[in-house]
Amino acid sequence: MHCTFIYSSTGFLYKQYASTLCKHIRKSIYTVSLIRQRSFLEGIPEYRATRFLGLPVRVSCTNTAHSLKASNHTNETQSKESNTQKVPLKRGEELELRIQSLVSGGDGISRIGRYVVMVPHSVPGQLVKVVVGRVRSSYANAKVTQVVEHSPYEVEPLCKHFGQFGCGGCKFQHISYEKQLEQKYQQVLWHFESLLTRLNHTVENVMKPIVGSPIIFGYRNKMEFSFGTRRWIPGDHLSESERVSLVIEENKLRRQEAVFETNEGNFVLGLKPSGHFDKVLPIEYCHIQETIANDIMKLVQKRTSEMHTTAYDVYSHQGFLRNLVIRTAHNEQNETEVMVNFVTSFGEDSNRLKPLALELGRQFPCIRSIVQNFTTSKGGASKGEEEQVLYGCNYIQHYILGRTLRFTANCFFQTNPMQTEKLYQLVREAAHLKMEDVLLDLFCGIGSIGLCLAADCKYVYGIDVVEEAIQMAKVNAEINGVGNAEFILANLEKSSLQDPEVQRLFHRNGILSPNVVIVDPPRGGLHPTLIKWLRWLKPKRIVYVSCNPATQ
Ligand SMILES: C[S@@+](CC[C@H](N)C(=O)[O-])C[C@H]1O[C@@H](n2cnc3c(N)ncnc32)[C@H](O)[C@@H]1O
Repeated sequence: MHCTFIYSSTGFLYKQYASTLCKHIRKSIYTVSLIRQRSFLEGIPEYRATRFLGLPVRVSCTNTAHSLKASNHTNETQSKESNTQKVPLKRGEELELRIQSLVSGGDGISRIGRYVVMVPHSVPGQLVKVVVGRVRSSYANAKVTQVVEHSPYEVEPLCKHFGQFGCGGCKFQHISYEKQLEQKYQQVLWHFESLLTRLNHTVENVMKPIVGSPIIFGYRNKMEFSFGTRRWIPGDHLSESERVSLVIEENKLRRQEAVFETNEGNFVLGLKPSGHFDKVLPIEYCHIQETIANDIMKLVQKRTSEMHTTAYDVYSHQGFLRNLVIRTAHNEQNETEVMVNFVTSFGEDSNRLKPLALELGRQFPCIRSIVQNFTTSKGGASKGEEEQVLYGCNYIQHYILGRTLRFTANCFFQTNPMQTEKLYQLVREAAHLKMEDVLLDLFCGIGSIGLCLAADCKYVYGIDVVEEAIQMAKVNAEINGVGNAEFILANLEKSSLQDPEVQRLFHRNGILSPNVVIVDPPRGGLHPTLIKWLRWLKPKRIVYVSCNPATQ
């Protein structure tokens, strides 16, 4: 039996279909075409499942981004075609390639016919010598060994931690910002082009120019650092004798370029290198966050390493300190407000971090909140099950478009505040509200968009799944004197229509049904139930804010 199976590895979106499917067809081995996995969402397909939901799965995943683009082919035909496509290279082979463009994850890509070669840390326009790594039926990974011809879009990265074997946080620092913007525009265009053509629209009339950020460093208001027991050191930062004393990683591709220490009791605070959830690169200065956040990070690095405490080990699940999250905001008086969040395991004395919190508070007067979030999670989530305030209060406030927005540690807030202001202004323009309109702000977080637009319409409903965010949205309505907004806790992934609270609101006498909808979902996009519900609701306008054009 062959089943075509649509799945997004970013998570939940299609998992429930997969699960239903698997229940029906238990006890057999199936060939599964994964036509829509995470990397495909980023432009290129990838697959890795050999077992899914406990079932043995024989995977045949061969659709390239290109083959999916050919709209006159069915998925099945594409699958057969790409199954027979000849792989034009071998692992270990050396090639010369011209880098053509970027995928959203940041890798450069080059094509051999329809076959895609993904080359991390390359720049469009470069001619590079590469050695081929992992080979799949539709694409391969390769590593640059030499740049034969430079590209005019190359720039010197500002950060010493940036690099193929360095920090996994930034992907584009070696490419000019103009080129980055052009590539991001192209990625969105790529996803919409065939749809626009089918609907007889000219791309130029529909796609507006991309809106760049006025600053590309020091813009980010939230950084999440990790404590760890395995220190990652890019190999080019080491002397030969240091190399010898360290354990060399097994992966052949990385053998020469990076090493890591696994000494007992090792204690590191920094960021994870790309593809290594278990290792931590100590960070001296992170250029994308504000200077104040770097100063705080440095002091925490110093003090925690002197404290004789332990860092969480992702394998043994032992250890106390897990993450340090630093968030900044700018209030109505344009003063900086900082929140420091220590994510820890339960177990150690709950007063353990108090002296450090006091010292931080004394040394950095702009710190308004220091909290500790306790978690038992074995995953990488930095959200706590319990929270205690170590210093000040549990929130900070950001001022935007005439509103003060208050948020706590586990609430979402957009990470580039300057761009957020522009984004919300664009949303306002697109929503084109009239005073008689009723606005539905789905995935509202702390109520940011709805509250910024509340003065333009009759009423606002906001819905989000995070209880803390909904509480904050209600507080934000109150502190801004917004009387025409209501915020509801509901899961928009499952049963927005069936939720009694949502039912109650939309069928209450005297309140009009929402006729303008804003959706701002996470990367997975809108759940099919929600799409169905929106079709039933028939609003006159939907404004879709997306962080992932593929799911949009
Ligand atoms: C990209 S944020 C947008 C937040 C807000 N619109 C803003 O601009 O700050 C996505 C929001 O979706 C919420 N969310 C994620 N999954 C959800 C679900 N299944 N149902 C409802 N809300 C969800 C998150 O809590 C988060 O606040």
